[in-house]
Amino acid sequence: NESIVIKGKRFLVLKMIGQGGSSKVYQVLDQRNQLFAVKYVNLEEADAQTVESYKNEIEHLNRLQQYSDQIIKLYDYEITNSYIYILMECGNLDLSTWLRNRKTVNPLERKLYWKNMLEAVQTIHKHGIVHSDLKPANFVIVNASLKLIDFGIANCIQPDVTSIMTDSQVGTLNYMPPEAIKDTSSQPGKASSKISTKGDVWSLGCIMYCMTYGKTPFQTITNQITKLHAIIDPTHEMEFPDIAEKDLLDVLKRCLVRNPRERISIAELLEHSYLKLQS
Ligand SMILES: Cn1cc(Nc2nc(NC3CCCCC3)c3c(C#N)c[nH]c3n2)cn1
Repeated sequence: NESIVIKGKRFLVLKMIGQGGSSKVYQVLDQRNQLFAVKYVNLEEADAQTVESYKNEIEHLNRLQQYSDQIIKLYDYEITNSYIYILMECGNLDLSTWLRNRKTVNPLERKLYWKNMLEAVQTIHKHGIVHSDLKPANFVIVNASLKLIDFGIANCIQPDVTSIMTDSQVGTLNYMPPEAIKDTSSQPGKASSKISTKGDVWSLGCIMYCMTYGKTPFQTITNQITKLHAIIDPTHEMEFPDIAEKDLLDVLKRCLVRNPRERISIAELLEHSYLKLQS
């Protein structure tokens, strides 16, 4: 097995967890047999904007460490002209893989994960970051809680081909808010005026919908254009089959409101009766 040296510390590579264009995530062991995740980014083909976006992501990840346990722990990083190594806490599994493998979700587990997701996203919003591309693959399970692994600032990661990803989470439209689709003011890659923290609420609502009904609201529509029209079409009624947890049903209905101004906020979601832990 090969080894990686970061800031003079040697790590043994156990396996590759995932890979994207020019980045890879490995599971590694340090000399004391502690498990870590290392994100490797090859900068040889990267343009200046990409390099800048990765540096920006690392700076934010580093700065937000102290504010929430629901942000993945960053231990060290090494940036050179040809590569970046980011040493982080390793999760047991990402939420996308976990959701696909789990047929039913335990209601208490779902409630705890929801609280973790809200806290993580509230933290980045408090520091002026809107993710705008939240999906299950952005969260990993560490022991019993969920942690956010990226802020949507740098390019994203494609899980390893061996983990057969059917609806590969990269570039999926299933979590996209209507205002991002309707937004005419934005050029590709530019932050648009329409994207607000409420866009992340819609995406979180889609994740919770999936944890409740086993699929995202528009997953059955396979034609991508038809899907986009359904997301923005107010006459396309989303289905909310009846469930025992009426509070959860209310959360889903309030997150999946097409008008971002009428959509519930993260602060209101954290006060919602669904999170009162009596049940
Ligand atoms: C499947 N699986 C995932 C883990 N754990 C894990 N995956 C991480 N990224 C994965 C890369 C591929 C897509 C899914 C996320 C990171 C990480 C970053 N970035 C920082 N810590 C991590 N821990 C164990 N199995």
